[in-house]
Amino acid sequence: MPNEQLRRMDAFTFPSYSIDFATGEVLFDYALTGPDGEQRFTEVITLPLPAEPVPDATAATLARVLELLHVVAGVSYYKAAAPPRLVLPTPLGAAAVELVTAVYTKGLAEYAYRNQLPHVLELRPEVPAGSVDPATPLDNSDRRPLSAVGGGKDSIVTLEALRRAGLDPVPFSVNPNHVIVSVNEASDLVPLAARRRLDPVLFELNAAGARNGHIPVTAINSLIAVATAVLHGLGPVVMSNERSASDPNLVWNGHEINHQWSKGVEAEGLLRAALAEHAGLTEPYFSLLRSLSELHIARLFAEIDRYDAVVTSCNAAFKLRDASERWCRDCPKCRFVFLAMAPFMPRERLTGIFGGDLLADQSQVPGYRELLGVDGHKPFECVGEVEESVVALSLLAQQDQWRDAPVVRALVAALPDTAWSAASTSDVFSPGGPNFVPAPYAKALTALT
Ligand SMILES: CC(=O)N[C@H]1[C@@H](OP(=O)(O)OP(=O)(O)OC[C@H]2O[C@@H](n3ccc(=O)[nH]c3=O)[C@H](O)[C@@H]2O)O[C@H](CO)[C@@H](O)[C@@H]1O[C@H](C)C(=O)N[C@@H](C)C(=O)N[C@@H](CCC(=O)O)C(=O)O
Ligand SMILES: Nc1ncnc2c1ncn2[C@@H]1O[C@H](COP(=O)(O)OP(=O)(O)OP(=O)(O)O)[C@@H](O)[C@H]1O
Repeated sequence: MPNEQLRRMDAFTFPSYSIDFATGEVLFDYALTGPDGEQRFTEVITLPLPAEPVPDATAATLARVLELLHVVAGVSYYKAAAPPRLVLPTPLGAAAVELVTAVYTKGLAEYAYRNQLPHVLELRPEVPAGSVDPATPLDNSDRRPLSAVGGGKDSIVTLEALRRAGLDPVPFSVNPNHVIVSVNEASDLVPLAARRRLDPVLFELNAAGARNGHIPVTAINSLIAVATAVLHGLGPVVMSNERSASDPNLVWNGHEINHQWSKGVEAEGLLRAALAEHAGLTEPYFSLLRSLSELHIARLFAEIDRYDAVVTSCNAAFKLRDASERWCRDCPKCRFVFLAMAPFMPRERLTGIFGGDLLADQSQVPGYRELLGVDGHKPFECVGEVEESVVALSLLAQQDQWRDAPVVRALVAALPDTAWSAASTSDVFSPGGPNFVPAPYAKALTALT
């Protein structure tokens, strides 16, 4: 469909969804509609099937989770046109509507900002009239947790914390690539995996210049994880979303723009409330690392060495096409993670993990100046706060192994005195902020140190 027609679309709808219990295949249909016709999409998600037949009660709870996932996963296709109307398929309760509204506005905020589409930030779903049958309550909180694995340091810290605390986690990933497969192998735990196939039509539209941009992928992966946990009779989904994920990159038209919105604590609370209301799940989902800074997580990661040969946090390794093998060593996330780990491990170990020494490479200085708040705003990437970078740098400046590294010297010279005094009173190693960690999990992190 030509771009001019896409831009005249006036509604995004959700025609149908289905699940096949013989294959685990879930089909989600979407449509953009407008004066020139309709553009249909189908996304396919394949859930891992349990060995035993699925009981009716489990199928009923799963159906409720999938109703939420159907609507949330629509963001990928909505964004090809950004029509003014978002027409939901069925009545939903207040908590579910709040989640959906936030996913399409706050979750697409970076997309709206970059494409200059302020109406997206004000989008309100049209909810069909009618009531929703109350969900049957399901408390699986004492079952084995499903631990989401993204291949990076954060989910490794969570997996090891749960394991060492005796909570017997099941690793879980969506579309595990070679990095995630290697991390799972290094863990020696038996993982579960779901497959997700975006409609190839989306890529054709993108290639032809359709509207495009960032989407709240963690909200989608999280609901796929919850669906898998329900299907397998497992306990809570445990995420590894850190404190700083809740902080915006910038404010535009009075709205916070946060690249990591669906990793933030607001999204976590909305998802939990929607799952409780719509699917009856009392303890479905939380982030174990919510109170911790990225720097604190990096310090915990340094205590674990069994994943050194495989851990990869660089997003370039997770692209659907033309992915890098491991760390690209030239993006904000590589720069930040290198800086965050450096104070806590020998230089040789760190350069072994990354395949190079970023702090020895002068060409990295401009990128580090952004992370340290000397130039520009926080990059649209999963990186920690400016304060965390400054604290990491101040620790490096005190260490023999790092203080003379060319990048460390250049950055120490570039930072104003005020930044150093802020770093000296920083609370980056004090857990804080709101979290949803249930009591039986609260001590798991201490098992690591
Ligand atoms: C790997 C990555 O960072 N991708 C972002 C990149 O997309 P790119 O075109 O370079 O590669 P692909 O990921 O292969 O995407 C191809 C197109 O498909 C669209 N798409 C992808 C997944 C999906 O679920 N829905 C989609 O529509 C995508 O938009 C591309 O057009 O740039 C894109 C535009 O900014 C980003 O949207 C891609 O981000 C991925 C969805 C992704 O998985 N990113 C995570 C690594 C990521 O950024 N995580 C954030 C958390 C964000 C959140 O709120 O959940 C983080 O860790 O900070
Ligand atoms: N493919 C995936 N399948 C399931 N969960 C995922 C996937 N990718 C990321 N996640 C989860 O989403 C959350 C955010 O991902 P993120 O990439 O920030 O974490 P990470 O890979 O563990 O660590 P790092 O921040 O070092 O990259 C984490 O809880 C992670 O486990």
